[in-house]
Amino acid sequence: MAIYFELEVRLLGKIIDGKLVAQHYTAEMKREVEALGSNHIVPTLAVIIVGEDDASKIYVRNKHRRAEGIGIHSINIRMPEETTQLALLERIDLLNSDPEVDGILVQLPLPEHINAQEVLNRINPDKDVDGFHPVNVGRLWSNNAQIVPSTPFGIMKMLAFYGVDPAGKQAVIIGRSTIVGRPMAAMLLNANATVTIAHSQTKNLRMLSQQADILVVAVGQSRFIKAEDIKPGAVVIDVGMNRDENHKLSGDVDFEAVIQKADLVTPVPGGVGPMTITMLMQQTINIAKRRALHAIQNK
Ligand SMILES: NC(=O)C1=CN([C@@H]2O[C@H](COP(=O)(O)OP(=O)(O)OC[C@H]3O[C@@H](n4cnc5c(N)ncnc54)[C@H](OP(=O)(O)O)[C@@H]3O)[C@@H](O)[C@H]2O)C=CC1
Ligand SMILES: Nc1nc(=O)c2c([nH]1)NC[C@@H]1CN(c3ccc(C(=O)N[C@@H](CCC(=O)O)C(=O)O)cc3)C=[N+]21
Repeated sequence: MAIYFELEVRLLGKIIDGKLVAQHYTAEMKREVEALGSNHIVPTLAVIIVGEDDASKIYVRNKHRRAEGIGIHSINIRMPEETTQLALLERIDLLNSDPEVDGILVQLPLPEHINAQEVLNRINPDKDVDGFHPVNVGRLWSNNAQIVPSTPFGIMKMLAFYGVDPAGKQAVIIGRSTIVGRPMAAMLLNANATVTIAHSQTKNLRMLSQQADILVVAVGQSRFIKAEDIKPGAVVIDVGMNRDENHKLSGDVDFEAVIQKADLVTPVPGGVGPMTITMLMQQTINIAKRRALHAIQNK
């Protein structure tokens, strides 16, 4: 009986604690911000929110709080739902030419009447803290990254923290969005994994997911991945953020069942989300560091 119990305990996977990894980076970032302060530079992040998306509001509030806690100056710019494309582009131009602003982020999704790609293209690539500008996308895919999307970047940091080296592993990513799936594929490829990207037209998805050593799920459907969909001992990363009728948050993975079979699983909340915000802050600081360097060089 005792032996059976021990076996059970050993087989149970571990939780990847996104908050813990975030804390580790936050302590380091506070030191970096202090060092910049002695050069009279306060890292500054500007966030533009168009309209009244509920999910965006929570996210923007979290970001603001985390930024201020680290010593990053956070500016929220709210624009009404009916803002025109031109007005939004002009607001971005102002931020592009403001020497005090390091990072610019336009909260997605944008209202229907706005062409999101044109808006993202307008952001100065050096200030594009989300890494969505084509220049930064191209840099990432040519393994010459400078600023990258925070969500997959945070996932790479969590993997490293828990000693998971993607090299030679089979990585399967479900979802091909610009903000998660695609950049995740590039980063895992850059880290020498063998990468498969699946989406809504993928056939035999279960057969693919069952082969994954690293499975990243970014679909947006509660309990999309169940225990039978994964390989024993897999590392499962749950990016999903789904809210039920009672506003309760859940991921895309059936966490309780999957952790019995996997080696490592991220929870929702407390997994990918906190690291997304952390990496956004890290990249704001990195841009400010380049500003400090330029200031010294131009003296
Ligand atoms: N925690 C965090 O930091 C973040 C969480 N999120 C969350 O992650 C989730 C995904 O976000 P995002 O990438 O922006 O979402 P999108 O809606 O842009 O993309 C979803 C992807 O899932 C694919 N998909 C949908 N249904 C299926 C299916 N039945 N089988 C296989 N693939 C399917 C879609 O395929 P197709 O392309 O063919 O339509 C698409 O590529 C959401 O829940 C979002 O809220 C997002 C960003 C950050
Ligand atoms: N330009 C742009 N860049 C983004 O990076 C971006 C975006 N737009 N639009 C929306 C998505 C979503 N996203 C989240 C980040 C953190 C949490 C987060 O902090 N989650 C916490 C808890 C949240 C809660 O309790 O509600 C957690 O998972 O533990 C959630 C969602 C970034 N996105």
